[in-house]
Amino acid sequence: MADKPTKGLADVVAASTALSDIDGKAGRLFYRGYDIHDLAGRTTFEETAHLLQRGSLPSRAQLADYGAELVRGRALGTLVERDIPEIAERQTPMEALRTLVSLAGAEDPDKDSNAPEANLRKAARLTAQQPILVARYHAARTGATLPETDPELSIAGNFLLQITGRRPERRAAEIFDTCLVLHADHTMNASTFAARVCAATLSDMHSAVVAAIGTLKGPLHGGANEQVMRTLEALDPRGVAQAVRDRLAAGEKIMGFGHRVYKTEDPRATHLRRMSEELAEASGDDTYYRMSREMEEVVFAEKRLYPNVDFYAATVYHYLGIPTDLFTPVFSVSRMSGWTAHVIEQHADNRLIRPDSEYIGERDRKWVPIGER
Ligand SMILES: CC(=O)SCCNC(=O)CCNC(=O)[C@H](O)C(C)(C)COP(=O)(O)OP(=O)(O)OC[C@H]1O[C@@H](n2cnc3c(N)ncnc32)[C@H](O)[C@@H]1OP(=O)(O)O
Ligand SMILES: O=C([O-])CC(=O)C(=O)O
Repeated sequence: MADKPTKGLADVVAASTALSDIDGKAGRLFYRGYDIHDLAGRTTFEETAHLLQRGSLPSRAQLADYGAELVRGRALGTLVERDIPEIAERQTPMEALRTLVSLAGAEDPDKDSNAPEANLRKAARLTAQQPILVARYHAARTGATLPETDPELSIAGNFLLQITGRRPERRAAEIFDTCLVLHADHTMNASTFAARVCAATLSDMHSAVVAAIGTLKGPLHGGANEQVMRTLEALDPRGVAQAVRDRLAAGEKIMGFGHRVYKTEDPRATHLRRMSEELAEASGDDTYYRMSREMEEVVFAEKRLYPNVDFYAATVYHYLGIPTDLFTPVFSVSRMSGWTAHVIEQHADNRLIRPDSEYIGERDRKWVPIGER
């Protein structure tokens, strides 16, 4: 008989990885050995994606080559181009991304190969295409003319340009770039685990990241950032503390709080809180930031829970002018770099992921013919 399962696989070590590491007690996060506090604000998202997918922080020459590959990789295939308008009409943003990335897989030039060089190329293309897919989806549903990408701007800057229709201020692009760095990878989170389970059957990278997108979408994972903003919008700024206490007393979860691994402050939340404050001040209306601080105090006082990465990401994206229903797609823009790196790592040293289960159903039942049931 199988052992008792650990509900939710808490504390179960399900894979070996050289990509990221968390110290949940100390509230520390590392990408390939670099402390997130050293990377945030100093390393671009493109450098971070190179670090995760190709193993090192790039030299200037390596970054120029990788950057050129990302620019070439933005081009979408004809199937995707053709179907964006209809998908934008019928599907919510995360559903649309799940569909569009799946379609992109059907016309990827390396679609039939899991070879290491093919996976590296696919990882760059998927990372380059994800922000374009979000922007194209948004333009299709709003009827806006999509601004051309600007060769002077980074992935972060071009994303803000294409979503808001305005060339971003330098500081706004820097802040958004830092957000992308902070969300890039996070050990065996649910969506990454889903990607690795899929990849471990020796399925292809696009299938694995489609599984990951579907998993990120849920409100207990990446979907929480959108729910945080919806909560802030629904609350009366003068009644935040009481409303949060009432929700907790009613047994509701407050989105953006709590974490499976961190038992102290999520180190990414430290940066996001600071950036939210900066943008709130610059916007001239810090209501949502002040409400967030109040929520944080009440949730801590009542439950001893800390904000996770999704909590202050919500107000940062809001102040940057990103529509609320694109917050989780933004998470996927960043996490694509990590998912693809995990697929590369899984394929490089693979074994089928197939855990056991504890049977809790009935036994020794007697079969009866259909007419006698
Ligand atoms: C990028 C990310 O995925 S970060 C996480 C994003 N998700 C959210 O913000 C959703 C809200 N948070 C949660 O649902 C959880 O804290 C999770 C899913 C993140 C972690 O879940 P788990 O490790 O399984 O913890 P679990 O849900 O069992 O919570 C443990 C206890 O804390 C309580 N709790 C946990 N999070 C919250 C919360 N946000 N609000 C209120 N209570 C909470 C639970 O009700 C539970 O209480 P109980 O023991 O009295 O039943
Ligand atoms: O690690 C987790 O469980 C969730 C998380 O914070 C992430 O994916 O960034």
